[in-house]
Amino acid sequence: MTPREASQASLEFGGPLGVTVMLVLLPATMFHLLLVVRSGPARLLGPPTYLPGLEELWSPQALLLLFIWLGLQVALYLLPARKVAEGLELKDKSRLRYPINGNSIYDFFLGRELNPRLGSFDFKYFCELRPGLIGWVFINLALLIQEAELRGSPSLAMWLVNAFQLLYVGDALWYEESVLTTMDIIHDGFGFMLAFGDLAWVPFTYSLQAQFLLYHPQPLGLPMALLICLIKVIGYYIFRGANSQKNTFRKNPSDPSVAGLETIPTATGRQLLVSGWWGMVRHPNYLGDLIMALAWSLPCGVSHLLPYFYVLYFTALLVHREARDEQQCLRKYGHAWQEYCKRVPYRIIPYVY
Ligand SMILES: NC(=O)C1=CN([C@@H]2O[C@H](COP(=O)(O)OP(=O)(O)OC[C@H]3O[C@@H](n4cnc5c(N)ncnc54)[C@H](OP(=O)(O)O)[C@@H]3O)[C@@H](O)[C@H]2O)C=CC1
Ligand SMILES: CC(C)CCC[C@@H](C)[C@H]1CC=C2C3=C(CC[C@@]21C)[C@@]1(C)CC[C@H](O)C(C)(C)[C@@H]1CC3
Repeated sequence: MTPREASQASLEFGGPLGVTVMLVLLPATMFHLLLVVRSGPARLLGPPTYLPGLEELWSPQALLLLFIWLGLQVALYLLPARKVAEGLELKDKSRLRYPINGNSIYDFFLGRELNPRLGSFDFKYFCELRPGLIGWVFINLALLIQEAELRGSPSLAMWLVNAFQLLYVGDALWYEESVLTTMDIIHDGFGFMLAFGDLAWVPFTYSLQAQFLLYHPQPLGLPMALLICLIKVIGYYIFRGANSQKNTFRKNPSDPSVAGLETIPTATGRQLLVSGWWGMVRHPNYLGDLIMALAWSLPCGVSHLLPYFYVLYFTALLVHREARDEQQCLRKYGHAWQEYCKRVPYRIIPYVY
C-alpha cells in the first residue's frame, strides 16, 4: 500500500466526498425539520409549506442572546471551584502523516486538532456538555411554558418529554467525567461535525418532540404514559448500568462492583469485559440509549413520522459509530478483540444485530 493509499484507506465518513455531502445536508436537514415541525401537515418527508425570507433569518436580538448564553457558559466553565480530572493517555507511538493532497474539506469536517485549547480552556470538552446540551433543556422548558400559555396548562405528553430529556442531560452533567472516555474526546477532532453537532444540531433537533407537541397537541392517557415511563426506565437502567460498569472497570478493575466479572486479557495490558452488561452485546450502552430515544418519541403519538426523526437518525448514527469503534478496537486489541467478538457475537441488539 502506498502512503497515499494508506492515508485514503483510513478516512472516515466517506472521505472528502462524504463529508462534502454532510456539510450541505446537515444544516439543510436541521432547517427543514424546524420549518416542517410548525407547519400543519408536519410531514418529515414532504417539502416545507413555507420558506422564510432572508430578513426573517436575521435577528440582532437572537445573536445577542446567543452571545450572552455562550458568555454565561464560558464564565461557568471557568469558575475556579471545580475538580480537575485527567483524560486518558494517548500514546500510540505512531508517526504523524501529513497528506499533501488537498484534503482540507475532510479536515474541516472532522477537525485537525484533537484537543484545541486556549490556556486551560478546552473548546471541545466545553462544547460537548454545556451550551448545546443545557440549551436543549431550556428550549424544551420554553416550549412547555409556551404550551401552558396557549392551552392553560402543559400537556402530559409535554411533561414526559421534558422530564425524560432533563434526566438525560442531568445524567450527562452528573457523570461529566465519563465524557472523557467517549470517542468524541479521544478520537474525533474538533471540526464542523462536533462544533455544529454540539452547538446547533443538539439543541434544535433534539428538542423536536417538544416543538412538535406545541404545534400538534397529542392526547395521552395515563396507562400509555405509564407504559412509556416503563420503557424510559428500562432504557436508562441499561444505559447507566453499562456506562458506569465500563467506566468503573477502566478506572479501577479491582473495584468490588466489577472485580468478579469475567475478562479477556489484551496485549496492551488492558482487559476487556466479557460478562455483565458487556457480555450481553458489544455496545449495551447504545441499546439503552436507543430504548430511551423511543420513549422520548412515543408521547407524540403515531400519527406523524416527524417526532420519530430522532430515533431514525440516532439508529443510523449509532450503527455507524459502532462500526467505527469496532475498527479502532480491532486496531488496538487485535486478536483479543476477535476473541471478544466470538464470545459476544451481537453488536447492539441481542439475537438481532
Ligand atoms: N445522544 C447522542 O446523540 C449520543 C449519545 N452517545 C452515547 O455516548 C456514550 C458513549 O459512547 P461512545 O463514545 O461511542 O463509546 P463507548 O462508551 O461505548 O466506548 C467504546 C470504548 O469502550 C471500550 N470497550 C469496548 N468494549 C469493551 C469491553 N468489553 N470491556 C471494556 N471496555 C470496552 C473501548 O475503549 P477502551 O478499551 O480504549 O477503553 C471502546 O473503544 C454511549 O452511551 C452512547 O450511547 C453517543 C453518541 C451520540
Ligand atoms: C451532526 C452530526 C450528524 C452528528 C453530530 C453528533 C453529535 C451531535 C453527537 C456525537 C456524540 C455526542 C454525544 C452526546 C451528545 C451528542 C453528540 C455530541 C452526549 C454528550 C449526550 C449526553 C450523554 O450522556 C453523553 C454520553 C455524555 C453523550 C456523549 C456523546
